[in-house]
Amino acid sequence: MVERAKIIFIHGASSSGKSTLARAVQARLGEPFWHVSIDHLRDSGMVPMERFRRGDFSWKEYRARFFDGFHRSLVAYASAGNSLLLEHILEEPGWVSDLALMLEPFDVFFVGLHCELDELVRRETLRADRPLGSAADDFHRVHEGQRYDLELRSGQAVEDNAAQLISAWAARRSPSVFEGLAREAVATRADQPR
Ligand SMILES: Nc1ncnc2c1ncn2[C@@H]1O[C@H](COP(=O)(O)OP(=O)(O)OP(=O)(O)O)[C@@H](O)[C@H]1O
Repeated sequence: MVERAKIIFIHGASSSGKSTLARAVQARLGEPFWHVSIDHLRDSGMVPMERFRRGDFSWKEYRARFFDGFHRSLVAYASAGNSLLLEHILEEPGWVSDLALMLEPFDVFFVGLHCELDELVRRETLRADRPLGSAADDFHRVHEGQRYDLELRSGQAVEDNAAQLISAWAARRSPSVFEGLAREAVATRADQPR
């Protein structure tokens, strides 16, 4: 029988330190988790970024199907019994309930990673590999109305946050935030006129 996949989902603004935290957690966990991130797809050359930047193709036309495919790929990995360390930004209001429904069969632990705006801007300016302003755009909406199983502050040392995340995850309880969101999404969709 395939083991029920575990998913640790780290959510926070661009430059909040999701990748850094995911790497630290992955290095400490007592079992293998696949670190899944849009960054890896973009940086590996899967997406022809340069051609989108040049304007050969319009990202607006391809964006929805790209993210829809990414979300479905999470289900594919998890269905095969893989545990995932997912870092992602919920850019559209509907994505959280879509994901809660899609990931309903799995054990999802949802982590909010907070970072002060001036620190986000400082990091974004220093790294110089993200469009300036992405972090500030995210800051103003990324955690709005969001509930989490655990909230962390990126101003703390990465190793401390990783240790805190792993011990909170080990002590996680049902119902998780994602279980609650899936139930709410089912109820909301049942109420909608057909
Ligand atoms: N706790 C921290 N203190 C100081 N700098 C940090 C911390 N965490 C991450 N950084 C730095 O901030 C920058 C962004 O970090 P990281 O790539 O982990 O963020 P991210 O949330 O994954 O960003 P994105 O969503 O844009 O890919 C990097 O240069 C990283 O070294």
